[in-house]
Amino acid sequence: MTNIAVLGAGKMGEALLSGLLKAGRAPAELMFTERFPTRAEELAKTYGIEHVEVAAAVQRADVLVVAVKPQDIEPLLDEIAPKIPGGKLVVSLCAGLPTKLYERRLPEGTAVVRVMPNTPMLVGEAMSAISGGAHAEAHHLDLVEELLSSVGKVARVPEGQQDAVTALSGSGPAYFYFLVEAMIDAGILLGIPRDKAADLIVQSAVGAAAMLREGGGHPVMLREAVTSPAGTTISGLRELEKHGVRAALIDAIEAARDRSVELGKAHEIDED
Ligand SMILES: NC(=O)C1=CN([C@@H]2O[C@H](COP(=O)(O)OP(=O)(O)OC[C@H]3O[C@@H](n4cnc5c(N)ncnc54)[C@H](OP(=O)(O)O)[C@@H]3O)[C@@H](O)[C@H]2O)C=CC1
Ligand SMILES: O=C(O)[C@@H]1CCC=N1
Repeated sequence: MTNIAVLGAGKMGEALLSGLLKAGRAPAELMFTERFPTRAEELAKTYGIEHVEVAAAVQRADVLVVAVKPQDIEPLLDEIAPKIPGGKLVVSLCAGLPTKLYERRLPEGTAVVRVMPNTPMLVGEAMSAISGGAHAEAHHLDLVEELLSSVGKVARVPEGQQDAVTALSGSGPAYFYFLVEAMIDAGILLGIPRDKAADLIVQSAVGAAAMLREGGGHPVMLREAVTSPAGTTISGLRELEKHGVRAALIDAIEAARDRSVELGKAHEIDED
């Protein structure tokens, strides 16, 4: 039995707890900390999982999953650093925060694994990228991979790629939702009722995603198959290119990567 404590049960913390339960993990193996009593009560009631104080979490859990906002990390580290026994595995879901931040603040030799998941974890379709810190051994990475595999797909990446991964798959769902929202608006402009437009677009997104994943096709080939000579699609694609949508997406993802780097820098500590 591996006891897992989620520190900060907001959107991602809840998604992980819910996903692990759906994947068959016993509620007795899971616990969480949370600042607001009403939120804690609601989660404990919904999932049948124990809400614990931080001191109890660091003592009892084998794996501590840090799921607070990067901006909230300092007070959390101040709180856990004096209480955490050696030998725990710390798993950080926080955008931008490097494993060395935890290694500097927690007892010498603490194993840290940095993870960038995404919200489709809620439906068992997360994309999570994992990277081990200086003291993370193969068995730590294997354990984190096993946990996250129950709520989606897992990739191992060098930590130096985590800021880029954060921009691509961590933030990625938001960009797809933005696109879907804009396409539904187009349906409204063309006189299709909102519910109907949403059905048409969401199923098209699901179908396109299934073809990308299961059909094994390259996106360019799949797009070409939709684009008939003198047909409708090419007229639409010309507008997308005219408006620079490709460049806008590349810029958006680069800006998200830069913000992830910035979030990490905000916690840099002087080495001297
Ligand atoms: N949302 C996303 O799509 C993704 C988020 N992430 C990362 O996951 C982390 C969590 O993000 P998200 O779930 O969206 O954020 P949320 O704000 O929804 O969740 C963070 C939770 O932590 C609580 N919290 C803050 N400090 C403490 C503390 N000291 N002790 C206990 N609980 C605390 C917050 O409480 P309160 O509400 O009181 O502040 C809140 O409930 C972030 O670091 C983010 O970078 C990673 C991938 C995707
Ligand atoms: O916007 C954010 O900072 C978080 C990290 C990746 C997705 N959401």
